[in-house]
Amino acid sequence: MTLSHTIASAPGKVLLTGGYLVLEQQFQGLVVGTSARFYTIITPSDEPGIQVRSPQFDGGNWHYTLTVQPDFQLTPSSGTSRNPFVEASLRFTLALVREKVGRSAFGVLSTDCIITILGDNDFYSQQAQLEKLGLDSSYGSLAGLPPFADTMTSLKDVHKTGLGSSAALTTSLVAALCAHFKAVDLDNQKDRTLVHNLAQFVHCFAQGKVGSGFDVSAAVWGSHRYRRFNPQVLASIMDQQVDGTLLLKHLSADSFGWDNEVAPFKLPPGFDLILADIDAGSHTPTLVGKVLAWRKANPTTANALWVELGSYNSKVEQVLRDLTTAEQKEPVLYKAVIEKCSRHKASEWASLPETNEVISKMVQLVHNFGHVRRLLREMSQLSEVPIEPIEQTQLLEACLEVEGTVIAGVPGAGGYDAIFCIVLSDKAKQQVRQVWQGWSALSVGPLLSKADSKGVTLVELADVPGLANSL
Ligand SMILES: Nc1ncnc2c1ncn2[C@@H]1O[C@H](COP(=O)(O)OP(=O)(O)O)[C@@H](O)[C@H]1O
Ligand SMILES: C[C@@](O)(CCOP(=O)(O)OP(=O)(O)O)CC(=O)O
Repeated sequence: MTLSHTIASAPGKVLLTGGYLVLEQQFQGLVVGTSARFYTIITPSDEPGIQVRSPQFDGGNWHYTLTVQPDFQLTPSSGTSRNPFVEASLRFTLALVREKVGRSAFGVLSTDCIITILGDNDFYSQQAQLEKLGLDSSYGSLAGLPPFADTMTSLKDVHKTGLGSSAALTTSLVAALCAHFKAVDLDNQKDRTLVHNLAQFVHCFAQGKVGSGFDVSAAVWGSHRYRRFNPQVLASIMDQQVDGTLLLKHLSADSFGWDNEVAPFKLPPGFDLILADIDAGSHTPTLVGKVLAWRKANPTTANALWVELGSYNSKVEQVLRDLTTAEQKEPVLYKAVIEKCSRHKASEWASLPETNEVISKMVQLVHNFGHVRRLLREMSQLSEVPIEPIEQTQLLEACLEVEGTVIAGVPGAGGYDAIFCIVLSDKAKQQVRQVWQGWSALSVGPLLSKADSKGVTLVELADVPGLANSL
């Protein structure tokens, strides 16, 4: 018998602009999908129950029993640890599938299966692997690691790199289950929206709160400009006992109340995103809690700051869109400008002898992003939260000293966690990575990820190197 696998894959994310602001519906965030992705593989099995494996982790095994009659119930086997994201994905997706496809859904296809979850190496620190192999933490060493490497630790203790593992995992698992039981066609816009709404619900339920949801949105739609949904849309169904009927009613594409916005977005041609993980570990929820508490206590100052930052975030987005349009209209000029700018520091572009519309857009981009960073530092100082702490400022400035670096910043909530740079040439990429490698004030580890605008998809086993070997 040939085993037919169903495999869904969803990307990680980098929030370029909109940290904190994106929590409110009034503001938007610019989020870019990463080439690092999660994969969920469903394989039918002769063994009873649903066995879930995460082979990259110690203790990455969970087992569930599903009963459909008389009541629909998912029961985790006793004696094993719990995984809230896996459990909520299974419970609510299977309930919704049964409602949507009809009661026969699990008659035709048995729910006895093995589910394998794999996350690209970039989602987790590879320090232990590299040390074991006697390698440094350079880009080259990382690139030489086998795909889906064993992290040699547990999910509880692993150091995450901030690409959004739980959102990519939840989205790939929800989509794989929906596709396996023929409840959705991911090429159909309404079905994709259902997968989005369901993944948002599952993710919020598992994390115990309704967040902004930009990470799940990126896992489903890939890169875009994000405006959040009204949190009320989920509040009324955040209940362990919610049944399939209610879930389908609230989560289908036509259901009332979903007012989130997704506007397609891509970095302009020739712009390459590179990322580094900083091994200092700030805790995002703590940063967010403190910033929001300060905002509440100082509404007038905070509102003015939020509005100004929102307006500069929009300016950054608009210039990036203008540059994409310029490339379509005048590809030769555009290419020449990118080439020219890649040979100079961004701070020198304003005084280049040539003047044309593309150069002036590049200069505006540098100016506007510089202002975004100034406002984030102001937010840092006022709220006494290290959003772009001085150590990060120094590192970002050093990256901007490299010829061909356009933008350097802290993604998402900021902190000591991570930085991103956008560069115009391979040479700039290598030089920025050299800056990182030689940076002694912080431990800066490169990631392999690039920007990739593709959202959740179904894939074949043979399409992804390393997937078949990990089963
Ligand atoms: N490879 C994986 N397999 C199973 N569960 C995972 C995996 N990666 C992440 N998770 C789930 O996501 C949780 C981490 O979520 P969270 O702390 O919100 O991190 P992040 O910011 O990366 O989303 C883990 O505790 C686990 O429940
Ligand atoms: C502050 C925020 O707006 C952005 C946080 O973005 P990060 O990308 O830093 O998030 P984590 O994946 O939780 O580390 C909070 C939010 O929108 O949820």
